[in-house]
Amino acid sequence: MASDSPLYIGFDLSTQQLKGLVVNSDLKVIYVAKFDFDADSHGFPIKKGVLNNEAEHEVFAPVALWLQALDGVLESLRKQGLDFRRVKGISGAGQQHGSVYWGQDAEKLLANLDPKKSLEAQLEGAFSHPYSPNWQDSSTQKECDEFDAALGDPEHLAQVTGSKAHHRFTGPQILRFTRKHPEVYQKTSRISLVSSFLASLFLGHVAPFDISDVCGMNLWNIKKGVYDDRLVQLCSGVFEVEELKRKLGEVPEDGGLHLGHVHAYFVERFGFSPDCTVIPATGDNPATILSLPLRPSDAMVSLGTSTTFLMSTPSYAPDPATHFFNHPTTPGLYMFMLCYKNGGLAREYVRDALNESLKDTPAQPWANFDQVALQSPPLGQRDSTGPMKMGLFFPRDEIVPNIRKGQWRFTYDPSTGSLQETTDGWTTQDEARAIVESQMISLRLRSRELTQSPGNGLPAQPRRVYLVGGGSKNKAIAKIAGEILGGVEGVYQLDVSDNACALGAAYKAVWGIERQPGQTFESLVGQRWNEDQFVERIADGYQKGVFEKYGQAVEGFEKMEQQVLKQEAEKGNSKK
Ligand SMILES: Nc1ncnc2c1ncn2[C@@H]1O[C@H](COP(=O)(O)OP(=O)(O)O)[C@@H](O)[C@H]1O
Ligand SMILES: O=C(CO)[C@@H](O)[C@H](O)COP(=O)(O)O
Repeated sequence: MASDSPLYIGFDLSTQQLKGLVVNSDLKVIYVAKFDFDADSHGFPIKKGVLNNEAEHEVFAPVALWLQALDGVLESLRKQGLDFRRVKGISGAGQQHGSVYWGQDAEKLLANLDPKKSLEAQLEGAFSHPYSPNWQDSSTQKECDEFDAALGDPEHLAQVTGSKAHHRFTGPQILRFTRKHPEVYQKTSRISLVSSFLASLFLGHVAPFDISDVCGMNLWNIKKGVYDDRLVQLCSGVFEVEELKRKLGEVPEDGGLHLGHVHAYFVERFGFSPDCTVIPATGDNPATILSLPLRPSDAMVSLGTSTTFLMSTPSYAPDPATHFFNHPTTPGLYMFMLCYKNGGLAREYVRDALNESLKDTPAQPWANFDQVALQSPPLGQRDSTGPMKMGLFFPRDEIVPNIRKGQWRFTYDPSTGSLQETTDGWTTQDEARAIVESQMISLRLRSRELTQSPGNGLPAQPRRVYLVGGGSKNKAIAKIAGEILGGVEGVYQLDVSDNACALGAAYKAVWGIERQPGQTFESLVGQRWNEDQFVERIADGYQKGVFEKYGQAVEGFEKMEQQVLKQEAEKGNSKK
């Protein structure tokens, strides 16, 4: 490619880091830069990217941290030699649901950015509130009850907005904000999602919400394509509805819309071309499904801080147990999602306990975990008729199912259906395989209605399972995922799988700028996709016998969850 050919940047503002990834028009990755919040930031007492107020179940992140991170990532790209003049388009992905509260001076400060100063040095005064509620927050039970009741019940709320009320969803979070910080709410000029906050920085004015990410608020009527008045009324609390509508702003339908050119700040400070265009940034999960030409029969599992299970589908079949969002680029398609709080960090707890019990922390901290997980038989069964070990491992309150934090261990006998809560026979070593199995069985249980038989008498399962996110480089997890989820063509990893989300955002920018009139994202990416270079088959998917054994385990797992939920409700510990 010519040395002046166009380049595109995708940013990923996730829980634990900001990444910037540069691709060319052929979708090839040219540069990657990363700013790890815990390791690379200074001045913020954060842990794993966030702060906690345990007493109120609040989890939140300092917005100024993200400004510092953006300064850092752009500097890193400059040091790597990126010629910013070649960058024709920018898009991004933000951790979903988080909200940023802009103050009265926001537009003025954004418009007058001084290229001699860092973003952090000049934008701290732009916010009415210094923190953004994080998706791990669970402080909004009262507000969730009100949202679910507003349209009758959780089923109706899910039908209209794609999801029942969830603690982390932005509508319940804003309602709680109006109650906890009424004066600050009044002084708030605009509210952004993390995705639109990112786009706002590049534009130099507050950007609109993205058509997919807006579905993570419990405010947007997906079928009608408008805010639901009853929900916006509820969300505005004691304040004027129109005032909240002004703070939220309009939502353009086109995910490839040209929002405007980058602000002069970026031209002068980094050498961007003045015609570099900002394309709407979306949520990190919607961006992840844009990292490859995903077919409706494929499944993606994102093993990040959260575990998410993603599918692209033409059918809108909302249910209180799952999520539907507008597809980020393609009208008529939807994104199906399951989201677990206890993903990467929960696996890390088991990994650390195992290393401790073995009195061995290897240079590759996952080495023991992987070895033990692979040596352990499926479901800890000593022989094919022995009891199956299964458990729930939730160091944080969980979303799926909605339950307080805790650990529960069981044995299940599939021949009699008998289930026993017991730690007898369980060792720390059993937990490495058991936690991966627990996470994967839960995904299989909840996605089975969406999968179909691939033919030849095979059971319903995905065509391919794509693993992405930080945990996807773990081959032991990939092997167990294939045994449980199936995947008639196998389990695949993207070449840059722990950057899938930034990659999807970069592809969104390519599509936004280079698409022909009416050309869909799938058509553009499909034409330029290089299967041999971009994906690798890393594990077998469907394996006759073991898939069916895990099918029996799914039945036991469902029973186990119901029993734990019932016990917790009886103890008065139920979160809902
Ligand atoms: N080799 C590995 N095996 C298993 N998990 C890993 C491995 N490397 C990283 N991880 C997990 O990846 C997680 C971070 O994933 P990432 O997608 O980068 O995060 P984010 O949620 O911030 O987007 C960490 O919590 C870590 O547990
Ligand atoms: O809450 C959700 C999705 O509903 C999370 O998936 C967040 O979007 C953050 O994800 P990661 O930081 O794990 O990428």
